[in-house]
Amino acid sequence: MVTKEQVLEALRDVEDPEVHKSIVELDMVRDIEISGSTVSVKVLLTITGCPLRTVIEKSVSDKLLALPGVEQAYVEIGTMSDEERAKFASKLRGREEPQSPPALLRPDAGVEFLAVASGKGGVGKSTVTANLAKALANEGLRVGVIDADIYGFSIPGIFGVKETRPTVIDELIIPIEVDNVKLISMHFFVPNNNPVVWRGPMLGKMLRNFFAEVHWGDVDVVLLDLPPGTGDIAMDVHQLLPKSKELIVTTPQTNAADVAVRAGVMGQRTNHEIIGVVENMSYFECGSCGEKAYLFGRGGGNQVASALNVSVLAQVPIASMDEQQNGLFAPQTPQGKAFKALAQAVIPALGLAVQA
Ligand SMILES: Nc1ncnc2c1ncn2[C@@H]1O[C@H](COP(=O)(O)OP(=O)(O)OP(=O)(O)O)[C@@H](O)[C@H]1O
Repeated sequence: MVTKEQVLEALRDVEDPEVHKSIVELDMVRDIEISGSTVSVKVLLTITGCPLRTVIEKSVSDKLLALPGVEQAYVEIGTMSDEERAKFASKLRGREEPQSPPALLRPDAGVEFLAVASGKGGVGKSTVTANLAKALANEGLRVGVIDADIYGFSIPGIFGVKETRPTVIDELIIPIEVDNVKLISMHFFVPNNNPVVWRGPMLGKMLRNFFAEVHWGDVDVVLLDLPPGTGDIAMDVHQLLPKSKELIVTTPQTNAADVAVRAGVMGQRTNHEIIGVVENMSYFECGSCGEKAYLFGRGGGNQVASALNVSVLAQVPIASMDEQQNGLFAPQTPQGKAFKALAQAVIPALGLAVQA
C-alpha cells in the first residue's frame, strides 16, 4: 500500500497551470486517504469555477494512478476559504517582510529589464515590444511584458487577448500568458475600453502595482512598453528600474528620428544603457520583384543610432495587412525574421544566454 508521503511526493510534480508552482508547495493538496489500492485526495483551488480545474483534476489523477499498487484514484476539487486564499497569495508573493521589495525588483531576482521607448507615437513601439517578446520566448527565454503605456495601452490587442481578464487572488494578479509571454496591461483593469483619466501620481502607483502586485514567477526578462515621449511614466520607470536597459524605436523619417533622439538622451541622463535602435517601417519589399520602396524615406535609424552612439539592431520592413495577425508577425515573414535577428542581438546585450 502506498503512503501519504509517496502520494505527496508524486503530486509534487503537478503544477498549478496558472502560477506554475507545485500544488504541494502551494499547500493545495488536502485530505489524502488511502484504502488498499484506492487513493482519494482533495485539491483546493483559489476560486470556484476555475477554468483550469479539469486540467488539474486530470494531472492529479494520472499521477496517482501511476503509483505502484494504485488502481483507483478519486480527486475532489474544493475551493479555498478567504483565509486560505490570503495564505496562498502570500506564498506566491514570497515576501518574508511586508515591507521588503517586490520579488521582481530584488537584486537577486536575476531579471533583466528592457524598456522600449520612442519619441513620437505611432512609430510601432508596441508592435516592436510584442514581436520582440515573442521572438525572445521563441529563443527559449521566460519573458514578461509590462504595458506601461497606461493611457494608450495596445499590447493585449496585439496579442489578441483583449477580452481576457486576469485571475486575481487576494489582490495578487496572475498575468495573462499567451504565446509563452506573460502580459500585464492597464487594459485588463479598464472596463469597456473606457479612457484612463488619471493624473501622474496615480499612473506611477499603477506602474508600481505592476511590479508589486503581479505574480511574475520565474522570468528572465521583462520588456516595458513605455508611453511615447518623455513624460511622467518614462520618468517613473527610470526611477523604479535604475538598471533597466533601453531600446529606441523610430521610423526612417527625420522628424520621428529627432524626437526619438530626445527620448534616448533622457534614458541616458537617467543612466539607462541604450542597447540599440530599431528602425521600423524601413521599406516595403515587393513580393514579386523584390524591389524595395522606401516609403517613409531613409536614414532615421542611423541618425538616432549615431546621435546616441549605438547601433541599429534591426530594420523592420513594412507589412501588408495579410502579413500580420493583429500586429504579430509569423516567423517566416520578413518582419518575423527581422524580429528573430533582433532577439538574437538583444539577448547578449542584456547579458543573457540563449536557452537550449
Ligand atoms: N512594420 C510594420 N508594418 C506595417 N504596419 C505596422 C508596422 N509596425 C507597426 N505597424 C502598425 O502601425 C500602427 C502603430 O503601431 P504601434 O501601435 O505599435 O505604434 P506605437 O508607437 O506603439 O504607437 P503609440 O505610441 O501610439 O502606442 C499599428 O496599426 C501597427 O499595426
